[in-house]
Amino acid sequence: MTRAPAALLRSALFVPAANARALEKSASLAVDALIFDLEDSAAEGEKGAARERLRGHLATRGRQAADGPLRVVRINPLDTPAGTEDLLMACAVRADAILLPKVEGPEALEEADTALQHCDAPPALALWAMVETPMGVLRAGAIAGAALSRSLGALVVGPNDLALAAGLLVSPGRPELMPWIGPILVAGHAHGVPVLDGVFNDLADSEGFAAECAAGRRFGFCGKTLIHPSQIDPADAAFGPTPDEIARAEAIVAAFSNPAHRGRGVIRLGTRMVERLHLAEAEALLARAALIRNRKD
Ligand SMILES: CC(C)(COP(=O)(O)OP(=O)(O)OC[C@H]1O[C@@H](n2cnc3c(N)ncnc32)[C@H](O)[C@@H]1OP(=O)(O)O)[C@@H](O)C(=O)NCCC(=O)NCCSC(=O)C[C@H](O)C(=O)O
Ligand SMILES: [Mg+2]
Repeated sequence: MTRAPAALLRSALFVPAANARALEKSASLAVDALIFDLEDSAAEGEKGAARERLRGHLATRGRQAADGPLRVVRINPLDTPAGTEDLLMACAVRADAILLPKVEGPEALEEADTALQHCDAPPALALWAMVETPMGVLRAGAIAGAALSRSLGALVVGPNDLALAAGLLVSPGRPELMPWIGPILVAGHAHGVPVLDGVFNDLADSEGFAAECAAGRRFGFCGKTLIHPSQIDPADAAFGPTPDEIARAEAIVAAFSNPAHRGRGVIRLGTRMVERLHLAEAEALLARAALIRNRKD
């Protein structure tokens, strides 16, 4: 099926549904996506109560506006007792997307897709996939290319589960994770599926967080998953175009609009070669900047 045009996904905050206060707080946050978590942040004995709390919360709060935060529910795996109940609840409250944890192949997405068809879920309800196991990384291409009746809205890296499964001792700058992250990025870009970077666990290390966001942007992630409201603004800043990038994009557009350059495939701009592919890139960046500006107004 065709992929939806990329929405803004700079910041995606995990909100533990087991925590009533965090759930309440999430309604006041300006963020691109809220991922309500029923999986790892809900202990075994809390899962039912967390689901019912989230049902009540989402039932009384529809998406505030077309450009309000996407409402995503991370459910438990479908082969666990809680998984199907979670999926039915997310469908009933008209979530925007369901995030499946520990996806190891297209079969898990197909199974969820079929279950959603049986409960008359709207076609607009997207599936998202966490890739966070060695098998998931090995099959990332097949996951990103899964044949579904609905859109695969995002792949999400799970660094904590990857580190656990592969025995990684992750150091600052996370070089140990790079061989695992690379195949997920390639798979997403090959199939036109946005890839969200994994969470950063140290809430006191704001410099480390900013550096990881900046690296994530350079690597081609669309945005980052977050664990705390204080991480939203730095993530939005890192994954939105900077004023310098906007100025450069405007200069490229202006250069190609110059009648002297009409019909030319390649021109010189200052010290650099600029081709029409850079014009397309500049136009896309300016469209993204306008989307962000409109959201603020
Ligand atoms: C990490 C935390 C447990 C820290 O909690 P706490 O110390 O209570 O935070 P603060 O006192 O600083 O909170 C200040 C206020 O902000 C609200 N808050 C905090 N976190 C969130 C949140 N995530 N969403 C919404 N609101 C939040 C507090 O309630 C305070 O509100 P108020 O008192 O009204 O001012 C906590 O931040 C937390 O639980 N974070 C999310 C944890 C989570 O969801 N984990 C699962 C997803 S990550 C994951 O699974 C990784 C992946 O799968 C992988 O494998 O890597
Ligand atoms: Mg995980």
